[in-house]
Amino acid sequence: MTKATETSADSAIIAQHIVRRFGDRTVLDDISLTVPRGELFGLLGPSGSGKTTLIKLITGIDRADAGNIQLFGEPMPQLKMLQTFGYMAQSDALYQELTGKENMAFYGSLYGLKGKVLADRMQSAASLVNLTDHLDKQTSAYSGGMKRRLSLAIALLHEPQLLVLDEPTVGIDPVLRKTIWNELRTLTEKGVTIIVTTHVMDEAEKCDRLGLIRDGKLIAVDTPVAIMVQAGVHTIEEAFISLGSERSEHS
Ligand SMILES: Nc1ncnc2c1ncn2[C@@H]1O[C@H](COP(=O)(O)OP(=O)(O)OP(=O)(O)O)[C@@H](O)[C@H]1O
Repeated sequence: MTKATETSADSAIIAQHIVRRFGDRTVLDDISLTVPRGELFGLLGPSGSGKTTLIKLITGIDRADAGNIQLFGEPMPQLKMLQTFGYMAQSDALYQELTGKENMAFYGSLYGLKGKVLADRMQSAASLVNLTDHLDKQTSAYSGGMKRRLSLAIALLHEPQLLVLDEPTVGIDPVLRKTIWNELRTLTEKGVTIIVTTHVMDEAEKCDRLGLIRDGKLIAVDTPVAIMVQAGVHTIEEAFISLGSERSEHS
């Protein structure tokens, strides 16, 4: 890819030579990645490999020690870019003493939503995650999966151009998980870019492209099929093991 293309606002995310260290430990080591608009991009890697750290840098929640990141052509971090993405963190940031509806209304108001627009968005987001009948319950009475679904609904409220989902389907049953993945696909068809971290291999296969991350390095970035072909295997799980061990042998 040429330099001219890499500075284009057609890309949702451009990360160049990102390094993040904590103390003397290099958690992200020279990561470069371009995600075009409307792509469903999956970050796959074992626990502690640096997935959350990378998405925190992409959203400007954290700052890299070296390298640069652009979101929709804008250098990050930047406060005004908060409006462009919805972020569903790994741990749910919900007010336990409020109801589901009150949590949604609170976060919606932070995005400047009010009145009928807010009410309509709350209704459609709640319906998407199958929570409509539980909105008047206090969040402390929700199950883990319900809390995840409420967090997802909140991330969607302001109809962001980019959705960043850190392990969105943990604790969610297979039927609802399928519904959510179908909806993520519908969103990308409308031009929304989605970056999702997952440990679930069959979810990884549903992504347009995957970034395999291991020990802070991107060991492969391609479509799931191309990654399996490259590794000469039939599953993403095998590809991950095979490509990861090739790397260890050569490092
Ligand atoms: N603020 C921090 N201070 C020190 N170390 C950190 C900090 N944040 C992350 N780390 C370390 O960086 C490494 C990568 O963490 P990260 O949360 O990015 O991994 P992950 O791939 O998202 O893991 P998981 O799948 O378990 O969420 C871990 O070893 C973690 O302990």
